[in-house]
Order: sequence, then structure tokens, then C-alpha cells
Amino acid sequence: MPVNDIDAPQRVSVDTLVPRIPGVIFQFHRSHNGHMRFPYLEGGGMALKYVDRDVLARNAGQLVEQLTGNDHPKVMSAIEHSARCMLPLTTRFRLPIPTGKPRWIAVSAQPESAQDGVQWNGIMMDISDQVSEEQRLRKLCDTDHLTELPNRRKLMVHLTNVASLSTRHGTPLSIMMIDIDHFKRLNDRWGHLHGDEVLKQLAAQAQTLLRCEDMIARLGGEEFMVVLPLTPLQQCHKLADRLRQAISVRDFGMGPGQVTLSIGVAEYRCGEPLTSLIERADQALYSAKDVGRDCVCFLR
Ligand SMILES: Nc1nc2c(ncn2[C@@H]2O[C@H](COP(=O)(O)OP(=O)(O)OP(=O)(O)O)[C@@H](O)[C@H]2O)c(=O)[nH]1
Repeated sequence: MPVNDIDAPQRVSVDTLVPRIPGVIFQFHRSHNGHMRFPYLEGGGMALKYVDRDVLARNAGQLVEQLTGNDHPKVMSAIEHSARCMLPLTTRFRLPIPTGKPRWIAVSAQPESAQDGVQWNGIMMDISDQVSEEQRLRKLCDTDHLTELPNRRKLMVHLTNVASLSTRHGTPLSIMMIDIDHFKRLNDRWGHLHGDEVLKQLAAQAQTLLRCEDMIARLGGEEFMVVLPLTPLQQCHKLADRLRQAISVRDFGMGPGQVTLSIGVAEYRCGEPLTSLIERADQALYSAKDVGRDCVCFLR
């Protein structure tokens, strides 16, 4: 018997191994007329429990049509692109599960020309835990930990998107720059923890006054910004004043009138750099401070 026989590769049958792996190995076929099927689909893990392999061997159309949200067009376009360019198919989708939350499935497959169409050989893995972790980390990156509002980073991404829509469709877009007046004094008198509480309550109240398509973010310190799509300056000014008023009469545990806001508002000018828009709102905010605080200003 050879000395190193123990290191020799063991013979394991594929039939024994494949059902034990935490994923699925498959062949997927799409014919020229668009008919899709899985001639081979084997593996382990929980995702396979919820699919009928005999049905999928004949017709995978039903499975693809079950996909929710934008997963259906996303998967179809990934298949199309892979078939056209003969490049690897790499995508992810949510597999609906009858008994609970959909599972996130990642697909990676290599295409090859086949009789009557294209065939892919590949793997699918359940990546639900990984996706949950990604979502948790993304939320952490995008959120202000004290108020739980979106932070500056998240707001700038959002503002860039809505400004681009506004330019494309010629629709109005306004922003508010909000700053709490004499916040240092408030902290000094009532303590930093009470200051934190004011920031939290202000954030919560502002959200109740805004529409769901508006976004309020904490830029840092006692400064906030609101992005209001489909809103001209006059309407933004009115809303800012309503917010200013609501805060000025609120108690915050110190008696009314202790917390007031200065707000600068500005409307986006089609195609201008975002820095110009923010600069205008900032200058309007400085004007509000200059004229005595607890008011809303815009630049003429
Ligand atoms: N409690 C609390 N205070 C904060 C936080 N972040 C920044 N601040 C305080 O906010 C205060 C801001 O002070 P200033 O920039 O001088 O502004 P202000 O006192 O509001 O004066 P005006 O803006 O001119 O009305 C500072 O004392 C900061 O320490 C926070 O997360 N919590």
C-alpha cells in the first residue's frame, strides 16, 4: 500500500455530493423562440424546497414571471445581455417563498451556443443573510445615528437624482436649509443631552409635516436640509414657515419659544450645479440669521 494513500483523492459520486452542497447547480436553456427551461437543476439548501423541478425542466417561464418588483425585468435583461454577448450571466433576484419572506438568490452562469438557442451552466446560491448584512451596513452608512434621519451622504445622492429628474422633465425642485437658533446657548443652559433630545424631537416633528417624497437629512450639528421634489419656491417657503411656526410654539421640556429655527429656501435652476443651489440656500439662511432669526428667507 503506498505510504501517502491517505492523501489520494477520494472518489465521491456527484449524485452523493450535489444534494449536500448549500446551493444549486443548473443548466438553463432558452430557445430562439424565448422558451425557457432547466434541463438540469440539482443541489441542496432551502431554495430548492420551494420549486418543482419537473415543472421547471419543461418550462421555467412561470418561475421568472413570479419575480416581484423590478427583479423580473432585471433578470430578463441579464439573460438577454448574456445571450447576445456570450458573456457570463451574473445577477441576483428575490425568490418568492409561500411561507415567509422571499429569499435572495445569486446566479452565476456561463453561456454556450446550443441547438435551438443558448444554454447556461451555472450555480445559484441563497445569499439572503449576506444581503441582510449589506442592507444593515448601507443603512448605517446613510443614517445619522442620533436622529435616525438620512445623513449628508445619503441626501447628496438623493439630491443629485432628483435634480437630474427635474432637469429632464422641467419640473420644480426646492430645498430648505434649516439651522436651530442659538443652539450653543441652549446646550450651555440645559445640557448637551437635552440638546440631543431637541435634535431628535425636531427631526421627528419635521418628518410628520413633510410629504413622503420629501427628504429631510441632518447635515451635521444643528443643521438640517430638506429636499422637496415637484415644489416651487413659493410652496417651499410656505411649508418652511409652517415648520418654523410649529417648532417655535413647541415646549421641548423648556417652555415654548426656547427653540426657534432660521430657514433659507432656494429653488433649483434647471441644469445648474448643485453647489450653486446649496450656496443660494445657505446665503438665504445667513440672511435669516441676520434679520433676527426665527424666520424664513430666500434670495431675490
Ligand atoms: N446637543 C448637541 N449639540 C450639538 C451637536 N452637534 C453640534 N452641537 C452644538 O451645536 C452648537 C452650534 O453652535 P453655533 O454654531 O455657535 O450656532 P448657534 O449657537 O446655534 O448660533 P446661531 O446658529 O448663530 O443661531 C455647538 O455648541 C455644538 O457643540 C449634537 O449632536 N448634540
